[in-house]
Amino acid sequence: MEDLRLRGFNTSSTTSTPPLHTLRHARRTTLNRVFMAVYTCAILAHLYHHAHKLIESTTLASFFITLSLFISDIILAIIWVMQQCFRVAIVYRSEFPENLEKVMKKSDFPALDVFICTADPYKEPPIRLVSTALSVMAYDYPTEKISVYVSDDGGSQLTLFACMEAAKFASHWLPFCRKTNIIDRSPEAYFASKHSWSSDAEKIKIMYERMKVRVENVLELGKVSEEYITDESERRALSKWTDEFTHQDHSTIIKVLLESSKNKDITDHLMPNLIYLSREKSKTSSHHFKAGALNVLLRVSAAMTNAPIILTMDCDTYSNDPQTPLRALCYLSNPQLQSKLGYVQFPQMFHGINKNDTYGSEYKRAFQTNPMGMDGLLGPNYMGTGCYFNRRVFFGGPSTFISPEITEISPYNIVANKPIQSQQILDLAHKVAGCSYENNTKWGFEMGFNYGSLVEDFYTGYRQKCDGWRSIFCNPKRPAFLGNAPISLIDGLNQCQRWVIGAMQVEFSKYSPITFGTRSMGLIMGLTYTYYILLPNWLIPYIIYAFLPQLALLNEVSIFPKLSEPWFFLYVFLFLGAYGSDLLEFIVEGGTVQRWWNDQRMWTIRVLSSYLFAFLEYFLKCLGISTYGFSLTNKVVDDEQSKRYDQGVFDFGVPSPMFVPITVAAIINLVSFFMGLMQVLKGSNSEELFLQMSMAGFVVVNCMPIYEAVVLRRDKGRMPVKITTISTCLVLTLYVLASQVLFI
Ligand SMILES: O=c1ccn([C@@H]2O[C@H](COP(=O)(O)OP(=O)(O)O[C@H]3O[C@H](CO)[C@@H](O)[C@H](O)[C@H]3O)[C@@H](O)[C@H]2O)c(=O)[nH]1
Ligand SMILES: [Mn+2]
Repeated sequence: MEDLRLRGFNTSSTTSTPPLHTLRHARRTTLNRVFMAVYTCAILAHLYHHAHKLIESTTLASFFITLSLFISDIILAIIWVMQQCFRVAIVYRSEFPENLEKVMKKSDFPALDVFICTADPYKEPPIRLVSTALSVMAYDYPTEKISVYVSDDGGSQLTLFACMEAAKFASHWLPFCRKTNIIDRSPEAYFASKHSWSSDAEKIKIMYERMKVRVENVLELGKVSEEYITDESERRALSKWTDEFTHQDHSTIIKVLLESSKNKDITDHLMPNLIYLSREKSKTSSHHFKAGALNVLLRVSAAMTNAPIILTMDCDTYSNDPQTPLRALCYLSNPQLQSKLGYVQFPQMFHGINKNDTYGSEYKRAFQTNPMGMDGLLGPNYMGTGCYFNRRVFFGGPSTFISPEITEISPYNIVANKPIQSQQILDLAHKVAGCSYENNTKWGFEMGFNYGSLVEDFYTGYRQKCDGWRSIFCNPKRPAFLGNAPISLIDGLNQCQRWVIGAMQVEFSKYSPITFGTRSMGLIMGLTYTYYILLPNWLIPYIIYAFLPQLALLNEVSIFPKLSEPWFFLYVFLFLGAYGSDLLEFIVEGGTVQRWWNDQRMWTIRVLSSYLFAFLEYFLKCLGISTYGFSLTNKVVDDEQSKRYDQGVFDFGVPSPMFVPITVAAIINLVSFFMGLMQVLKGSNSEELFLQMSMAGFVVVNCMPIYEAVVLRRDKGRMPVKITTISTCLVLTLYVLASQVLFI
């Protein structure tokens, strides 16, 4: 079905039109496939060996040990197979935004609605939100076609104040960007980078600094005091924050801060629309976190501007390249793709990550390499930010349009040429932003962003693919968007825990990728999504490999093949093959060896902390003992913390139970490694225990920062004594249990 709202594009596909985009398959594809075949044979041989040993086992203990290893290796094998699905069809794309105007008139470019989400002015500094908003308002795109909607789930006047300041500053910033054609359109990024300042730049810098001080002062005060209010309309908007107002209980606030048909910048050019929105909240209705916020944005924007293209962003991810909408348009305007193209996703990338990425915050695989593999199939998953949608994708499959309950917010509705501040439009906007508006509608289930998972982004993109849409991964050389990554260990682990819980919610929903997904998207595509939702299953092999061989070593029991047996080499090949191919891919995609090393270490740490606790929390919730929340990732850090981060020193600081399992593993591996070493030096059992000792040794090398934090460090980020004590007690208990029950 041709999308009416996208009409106006050049739909003739004559060969003479210059290309808007091209595609190339990765050269390593054949090599990957050969390696896959070899590695599969090795896995099968290995599993055969296990099965054989299992049948031959004579005692209950050896049966149990072999069975545990067998199960672990089966799970690892399944994970490996799913990982290969990302490697069979890797593609690279290029866009040619410079050709766009040869294909269509600038005046025919579709309108663009930008959604920016924020939820707490103290965890997400409003000044950063300001920069994010300005970075898109200053896009190289017809300004009057851009509408920026800021959704404030924190319901805070401080955020509204920051947006008011942004609107005023924009009337200087936009002409400045146009005149100087700078690439950094986020003022924060622009003024932070080293530039030789012209007098114009100097002037605007002072203006920016002044605004920053005002926003920060207000934040410190906790309210907008008289001296910061400049006119009656501001006063009226801010007067909504009465004594009864709480962020969990308040009516809808919509404030149009800039209106493109009215407001001009200082050079008399039109401005984009800028709208502040805080949806109605009440303690008695569920708000569905970010997905709920996005659905309100979808409806309010439909009432006001109803642009056919929507960009979603988190408040901390600013646009780093003013050409991104043009790049997205290269795909979204392509008549061959158009009818089935749901969204164009740019990779999530971060600024402020330290040199060796201590906490693996880059998530290179999830945000960069895996999506390239998915792109060769049906397209990347939606990553929550930096994504351009075709509005139609939120209303059923490409050929099964689901009409919203009122036609005024249908993607096909042409907005009457009324000012967005007209009473009629504002009334409609308030109506669709209300708490109870969604009752008895399809919103969140068959329409809009999907509810039911803490990874609403992943889940929504997944459901859209099941409905028959495809997506495209647009990965230009210059990062298109840059966001904040957590820079303290506990923040990173909490974030990962939320993601894993979200994945489990998808796993156990009626749309599980294992069954529903593989059926609707095809096996390989279905398995890529299955890979993510099965992440918690890493727990079994990781726990077994982190403890079982080591406890056996402490009891001088050999559980792996001897040095002289051929099976020994199979083990070595499987280990080196998996790690080696992973390292190679990481390097090919621009990583460094140190970053890879930190990344693989963080994997293990996350499995033993975030995954474990996510798993526990999920089941406690099933039993009705606990409830989930969307714990926001902190975007503010204290100086000491950021100093430690810059030095690449691990930050344990807060006594979180998440640190216990990793500390237990660190201690057991260290002790067993030395015990094993002593055995080998004594010459007894050395052949049998060599592999176990090497395994413990590998973990020990990985755990260096933990030993340092436990023993050597005295700063605030050291391992809390409480955690060390609890962990040591657990190690002793485990040892006693193992030697009394398993290895007697
Ligand atoms: O009730 C809420 C909770 C969060 N948010 C916003 O959601 C965004 C993401 O929150 P953040 O704490 O930064 O989470 P991250 O884990 O860093 O975010 C990743 O994971 C989320 C899903 O868990 C996705 O929504 C994000 O786009 C993706 O970047 C932020 O802009 C928040 O303001 C809301 O608007 N309302
Ligand atoms: Mn974030």
